[in-house]
Amino acid sequence: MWRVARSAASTFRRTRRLSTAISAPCIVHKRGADILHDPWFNKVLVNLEVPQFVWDRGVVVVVWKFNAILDLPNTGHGFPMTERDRLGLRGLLPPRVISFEQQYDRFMESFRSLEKNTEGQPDSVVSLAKWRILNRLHDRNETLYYRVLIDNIKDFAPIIYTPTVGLVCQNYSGLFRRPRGMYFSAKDKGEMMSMIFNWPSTQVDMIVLTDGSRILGLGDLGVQGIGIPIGKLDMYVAAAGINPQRIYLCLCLTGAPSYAWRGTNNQKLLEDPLYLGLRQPRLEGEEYLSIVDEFVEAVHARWPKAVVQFEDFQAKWAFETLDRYRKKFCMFNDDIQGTAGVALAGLLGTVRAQGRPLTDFANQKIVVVGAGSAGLGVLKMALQAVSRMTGPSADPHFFLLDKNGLITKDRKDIDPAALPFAKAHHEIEGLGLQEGAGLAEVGTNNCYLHLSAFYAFQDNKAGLNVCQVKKVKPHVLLGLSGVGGIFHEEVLRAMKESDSVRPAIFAMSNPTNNAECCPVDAFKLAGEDIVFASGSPFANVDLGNGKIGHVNQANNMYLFPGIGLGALLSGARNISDTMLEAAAECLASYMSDEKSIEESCIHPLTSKFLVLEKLSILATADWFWPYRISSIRDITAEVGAAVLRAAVAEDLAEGHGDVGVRELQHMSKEETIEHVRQNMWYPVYGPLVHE
Ligand SMILES: NC(=O)C1=CN([C@@H]2O[C@H](COP(=O)(O)OP(=O)(O)OC[C@H]3O[C@@H](n4cnc5c(N)ncnc54)[C@H](O)[C@@H]3O)[C@@H](O)[C@H]2O)C=CC1
Ligand SMILES: CC(=O)C(=O)O
Ligand SMILES: [Mg+2]
Repeated sequence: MWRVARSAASTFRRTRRLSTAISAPCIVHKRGADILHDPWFNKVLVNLEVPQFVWDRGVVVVVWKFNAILDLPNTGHGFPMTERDRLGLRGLLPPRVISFEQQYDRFMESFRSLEKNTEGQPDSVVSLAKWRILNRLHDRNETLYYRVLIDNIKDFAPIIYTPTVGLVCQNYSGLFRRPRGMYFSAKDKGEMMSMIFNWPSTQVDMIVLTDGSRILGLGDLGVQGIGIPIGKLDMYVAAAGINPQRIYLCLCLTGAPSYAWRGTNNQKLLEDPLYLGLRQPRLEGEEYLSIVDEFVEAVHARWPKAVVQFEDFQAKWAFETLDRYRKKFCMFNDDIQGTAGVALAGLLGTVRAQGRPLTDFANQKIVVVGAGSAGLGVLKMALQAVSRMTGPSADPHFFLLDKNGLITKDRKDIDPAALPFAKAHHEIEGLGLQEGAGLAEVGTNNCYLHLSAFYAFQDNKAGLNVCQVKKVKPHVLLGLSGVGGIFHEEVLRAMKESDSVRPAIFAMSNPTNNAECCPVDAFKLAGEDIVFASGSPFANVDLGNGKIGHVNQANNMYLFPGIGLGALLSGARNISDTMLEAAAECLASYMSDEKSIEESCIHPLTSKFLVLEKLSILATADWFWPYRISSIRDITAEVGAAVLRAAVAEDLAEGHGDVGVRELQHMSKEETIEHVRQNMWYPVYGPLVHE
């Protein structure tokens, strides 16, 4: 409908009340009641309902009651009378017209009432209730849904994205009301090329694909993993302004959740009578790949210019599929590549926060706990950064652990992706370390429906061998293990002995219960001067004496929307390392206008990464990482422009829509950022015209 692009998030907010005055018409091919039932075109605010809860042995039972308690009118109808005549709607709605702004305010009022009514309920119950009310709006009126999401992204991101989305996935079969996305299973082999045409949109720009095999840190959730692409695509709309009519999400499911992988908890899922997936083992080997091949080819046959984001695949398939498709199609793996850029930006920010020159990054001792898709992706990009600073003979001080402890060259059957980070004997003997140091007798790390698992590992004796932290004295301890509480008391206390006066602790695993530690403990046990970041949002910590322990969010949501949007608008044939580096570098040097950082910058930009010298001004405890979710559209515009320009420079761009590659080549940096902004979709009601 309202395909109007605006210049910046701040402008979006300022002009909210004026927006209907400048909206463009939208062609519809429906009339009458069909329009009311289509969330893309509907302008009715549906019944606002208040949930009542029962928390029954770990399962939330939500009973919905009509809104009489809220004392709000039941519905609001945004169709003006002329439009009702034009579209055969007259008489199908009560006579009063309620404006978009009034509907917006009503929804927000009902949301705030929900918050008030649920005070004192368990967090998970309240979060699910919030998700439910948003989801109901999403099901019925996408324009209003995306508008409230964009305008309230700080409050709503934790609901539609991590951590609540994890809880939603765990309970998805029970929460399922209406289909969203497409599902491909082993049963669809040979049919995908025709199935893809069942999708209603003729144009698709962005696709998020998962096989459900590693959902956040929750393990294999099978078909219930669909909640993740839904959340990621909502972030694409909110952060990158991808038009929701041109997104497509799917779950290429190749069998039931595997219960051989990560413990046995998912036996529960398989025995759940509501489970909506296939009850047959996951496919393996060539059989698995042939299904994904067929899907990827079908998608590109119908939408050759769509960008495909692979999400939450278990590590072996994450790496394999990335290698297999990245040169052939415009695709990337968010967990490997998106996470890396965000972590690198945080690591570089930490160097500044430690009051050291940026080139000191090469000397940082970084312990990474978790050698899966995310951990290895981070180290690969960190190695590239060190090599750019010190040359090809770079010898970074990285220590990598997986569930079997420290990875060394003595490791049998070492994962080839981990080999470049495996320590040689001579590198660690002086520290008294050896292969498998820190080997932990870890139990399952799958917290399926187990909401109190946060400190499970405190009781689990080891997890991470504290000796390593004591011996290495790292500057940075970074967790991407998926294991909640693995940075337990002793580990955090040992970080006090770090060689840095301001050590960094990044507990990046999601969702909240799977974070390696929580910020309260980190500040309490490792010291008030630490730099802290987590993958899921946590509140800042009141340290007393007027001091605040600042919690940064290190989540790939700051990067993937810009990677996807930049790749799309450039019309890139594929997504190269250079484009990804440009994204990471842009994020690392992103400055917030609010802080007037740009004006304070005095250093010449002598090398690509030295642009980050600007960050020296940020070297304070609470401002080393200048990202705020409320500026996510601004960040995405800059990241998107950096990716686009890198694609053009590398001759990978083919242009998008009516903007050809020549035009892209002639855009300055500022013009490119403006071009990206202008292409961000923004939700307002526009006139519907029947064709
Ligand atoms: N903050 C962010 O933006 C992102 C966070 N993540 C989170 O990172 C976590 C891991 O994701 P992936 O790497 O894709 O998973 P993965 O399953 O590929 O890797 C997990 C790694 O952790 C290791 N591990 C398990 N238990 C351990 C223990 N007790 N001690 C040391 N290592 C242990 C495993 O051996 C494996 O190497 C998940 O919780 C995910 O939500 C992933 C991507 C982005
Ligand atoms: C953030 C994300 O992509 C993950 O936790 O898997
Ligand atoms: Mg992910």
